[in-house]
Amino acid sequence: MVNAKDDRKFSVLIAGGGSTYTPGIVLTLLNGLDKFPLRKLKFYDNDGERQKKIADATAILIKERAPEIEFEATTDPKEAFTDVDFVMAQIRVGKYAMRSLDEKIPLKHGVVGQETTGPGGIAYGLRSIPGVIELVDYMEKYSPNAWMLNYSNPAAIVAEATHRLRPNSKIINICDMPIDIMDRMAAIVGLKDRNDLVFRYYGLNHFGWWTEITDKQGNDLMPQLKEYVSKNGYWVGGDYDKGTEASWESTFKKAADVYKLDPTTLPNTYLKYYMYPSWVVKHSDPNYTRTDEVEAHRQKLVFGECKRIVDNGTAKDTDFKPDEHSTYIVDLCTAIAYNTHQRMLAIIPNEGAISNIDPTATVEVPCLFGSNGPERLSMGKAATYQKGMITEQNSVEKLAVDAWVEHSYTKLWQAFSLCKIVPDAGIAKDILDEMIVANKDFWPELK
Ligand SMILES: NC(=O)c1ccc[n+]([C@@H]2O[C@H](COP(=O)([O-])OP(=O)(O)OC[C@H]3O[C@@H](n4cnc5c(N)ncnc54)[C@H](O)[C@@H]3O)[C@@H](O)[C@H]2O)c1
Ligand SMILES: O=P(O)(O)OC[C@H]1O[C@H](O[C@H]2[C@H](O)[C@@H](O)[C@@H](O)O[C@@H]2CO)[C@H](O)[C@@H](O)[C@@H]1O
Ligand SMILES: [Mn+2]
Repeated sequence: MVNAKDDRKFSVLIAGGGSTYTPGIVLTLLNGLDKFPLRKLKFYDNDGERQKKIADATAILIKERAPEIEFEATTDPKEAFTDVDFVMAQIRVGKYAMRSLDEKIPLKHGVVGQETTGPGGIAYGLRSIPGVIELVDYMEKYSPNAWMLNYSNPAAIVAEATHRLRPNSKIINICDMPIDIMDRMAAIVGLKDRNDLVFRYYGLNHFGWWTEITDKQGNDLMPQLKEYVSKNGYWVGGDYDKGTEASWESTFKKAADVYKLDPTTLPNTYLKYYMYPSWVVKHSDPNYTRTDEVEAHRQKLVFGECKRIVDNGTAKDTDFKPDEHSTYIVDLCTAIAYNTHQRMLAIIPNEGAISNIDPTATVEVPCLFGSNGPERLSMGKAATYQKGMITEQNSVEKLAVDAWVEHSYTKLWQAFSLCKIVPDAGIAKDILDEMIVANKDFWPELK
């Protein structure tokens, strides 16, 4: 509960209001007004038509559940970013059309095609950098005291770029993959959820490892988790997974094979793309990738439910519900707003958190969150295996940002070629040359 003497109510802007995650965030906000009271909720998007479909349903939801909250959707940056306390950013520059090419172009060359990893993730990163920097600049122009919680991917490259290009900005880059996995870990050991776990974790975004996991009483849960994960990965099954899509089932199960590479830790699911790229390519369809699945599933469900709410004029029977994505971002706002020093993962400059990794690397580690933002916790030294992996991949992410800043073809070719997912500099160049054409409306002209 909010401290009785604190009568503040907050103004929140969702940048990327047309996102498929927006309804989940709205539900979490409306369900959590006792912990995080709102006076205003705004949406901002550069596609007003897409945003309107979600905004019209949200207007009904708010009228029925919290009519005291002022709600507005706009494509005008000044209107959107003025009088805001928190910006929740979740844009997809180039939208699903470009994600589809990020996935399909590499696969044509026998290389992993994926949203945030490999050549697809680097291509997405070069589109996202200007999009997120623009949001930061709007926020600082119109609401200089606001905090930005950024989900926009690829979070690793976006975080590297925002820390480098806007080093003093109040932006926190986050990811919901580790918390989704920790909810699974809690289910595996019979606890309620991730909040019942105490953990140590380090790495890069979509590229990390758990080294310690206990319950609140300090009992070591790693042996039980390792035993389970070695056989089942993070797949829980039963009611827990009744709505989980097939490709996510495959990803959660593949964690068993990733774990075997280092049985002293538990891996992030995304490491499968780096350690088993041939297996991933073999199990991919270059003509029907994850984007096609998302458009046929999540996007269809979300926009279909929004249309149903608007057609019926009520949301009283909606099946929209909060999810990992939304609970995390609202927990973060609450920690900052009320200086709770809650312990949460964030993607931040290393500065010694991992003592034997480049201090300027952008890492993902546990932090204490209060009104001054994240305070990084020391995770000690990376082991040799992790140090090698992290150093290489962080160099890829730095080269991607260098390429955008310097408009450098060579730096981008180096980023593609250095990436563990790409087997050969010649193949890297073939993929890069195709991606330059595909991204002509988004990337700077490379020289
Ligand atoms: N950090 C994480 O762990 C995590 C988890 C899930 C999703 N995401 C990211 O959240 C974002 C949204 O995902 P989604 O599947 O809902 O995407 P989506 O395509 O459904 O929605 C993205 C919205 O952003 C808008 N947009 C694009 N460029 C913009 C710009 N320059 N300015 C303003 N608005 C812009 C689009 O019009 C669209 O409405 C993606 O970047 C996705 O990768 C991150
Ligand atoms: O392929 P998508 O668009 O379904 O998912 C890509 C995203 O996957 C992760 O986010 C998961 C999240 O971990 C899980 O809890 C739940 O909310 O589903 C999300 C998306 O389906 C990853 O962390 C993101 O960075 C990816 O964009
Ligand atoms: Mn993520």
